[in-house]
Amino acid sequence: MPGPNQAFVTLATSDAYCMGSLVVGKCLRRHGTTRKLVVMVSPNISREERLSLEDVFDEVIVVDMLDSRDRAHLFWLGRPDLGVTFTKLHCWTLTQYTKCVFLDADTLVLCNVDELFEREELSAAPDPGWPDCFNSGVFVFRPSLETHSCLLEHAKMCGSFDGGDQGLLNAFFSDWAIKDIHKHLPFIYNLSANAIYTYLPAFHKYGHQAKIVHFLGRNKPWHVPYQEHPSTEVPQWDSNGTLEKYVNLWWAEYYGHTKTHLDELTHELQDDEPIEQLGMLVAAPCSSHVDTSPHWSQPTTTSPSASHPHDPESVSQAEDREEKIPSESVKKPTLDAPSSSTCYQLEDMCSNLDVISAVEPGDSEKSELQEPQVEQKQEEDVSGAESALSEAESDAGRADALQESLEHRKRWEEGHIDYMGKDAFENIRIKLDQFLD
Ligand SMILES: O=c1ccn([C@@H]2O[C@H](COP(=O)(O)OP(=O)(O)O[C@H]3O[C@H](CO)[C@@H](O)[C@H](O)[C@H]3O)[C@@H](O)[C@H]2O)c(=O)[nH]1
Ligand SMILES: [Mn+2]
Repeated sequence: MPGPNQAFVTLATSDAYCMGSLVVGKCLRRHGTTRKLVVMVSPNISREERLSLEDVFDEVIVVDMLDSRDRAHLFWLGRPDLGVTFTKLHCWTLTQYTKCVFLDADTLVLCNVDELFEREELSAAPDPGWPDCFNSGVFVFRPSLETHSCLLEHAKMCGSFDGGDQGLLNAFFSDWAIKDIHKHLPFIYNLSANAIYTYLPAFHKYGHQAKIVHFLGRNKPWHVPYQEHPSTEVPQWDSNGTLEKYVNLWWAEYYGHTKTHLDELTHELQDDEPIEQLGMLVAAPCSSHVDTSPHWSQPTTTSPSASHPHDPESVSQAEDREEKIPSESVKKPTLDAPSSSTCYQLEDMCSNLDVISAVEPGDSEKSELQEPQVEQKQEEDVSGAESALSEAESDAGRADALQESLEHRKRWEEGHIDYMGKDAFENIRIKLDQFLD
């Protein structure tokens, strides 16, 4: 029985991140892990947070705070606060365990993931921003004082290319990308929440298999107030309100809702059938504004957990348990996303599809030969086609046209070709002429 020598480990250096660690511990317990639970904390966390952690974790270990103080690299990461993630390196000192799985405090475990202990050091999932790097929010490692001092030495000599632990660990375990595929954890063990809108079709296909969700980035679930009644208006990229459901599950775990309720919320996320029909992805008209804000817009300032937890104001709020999360008083989160950029991608796709479907459908060999030529021309003219389309149609009409385009493409692919109507040679010739002009 390997359990007692193995542990899940997480970290919190502030009261706000303690909220996250607490949820990590609670979900691991709820899903029946047989491994020990360890949380490393820095000396500054409040007594109250510490006591709540002690209720859930087998060990609450106080460690020194390590900060890269590498403002320059952290600037490129856009997260000046993440120098303290060097504290994570102390997990290698936990030599009372032979093997551990580290989980960031901003992860949400959706089922039992004890099988991770079958992996070897250093196993991790690709980072969504640079997949030849691993994301250091979830990784399997073997505690060792020797590795720990080599890591510190490496940090001293070379620093970290992102100013945080992830840059350092990737430089240290530098053969991860190519050496051993078994050390590549499937993405479902570290599904970054932003994958929902950066690769929406893949999310629709595989998202329901997620085992660990990672709220990577500036916005954390504890910034988004809990909603007893999930909103009916969700941004288009968050189709089905999935991200909102993850956030609500996070809060339900935090509050320690009943097991039945938590199981229901979890199953709702895992049992969602993949959405196969492309048409459903563009069911709603695109929003017309260009959103340059982060993934989630800042929650309303009336919320006690509204600001960033590293803001002094917010940390003191998190420290003040009296003030924290009176759920009735909080306003709805505005999960306002870069929906417009997703829309533009879909729009591009739609207008391209329309062009591709305009190739003469005679025999299949012929269309296969012709498609690359049309695609090439289409690449050259795509911006012109887009503007022609947007000039010609009103916003509402354009949404209909996009929908119709997708349906047309689908019919085409299924072999239902309208030789006498839209796909008649004459119409195709007109389309081609438009592009050749
Ligand atoms: O003030 C802080 C900041 C971070 N942490 C801990 O460090 C982890 C990493 O920070 P996080 O805000 O979760 O970073 P990410 O947004 O996930 O950013 C990425 O970049 C970080 C810096 O390289 C890595 O630590 C992450 O694993 C990686 O996902 C947290 O989960 C906590 O466990 C704290 O305890 N206090
Ligand atoms: Mn994280």
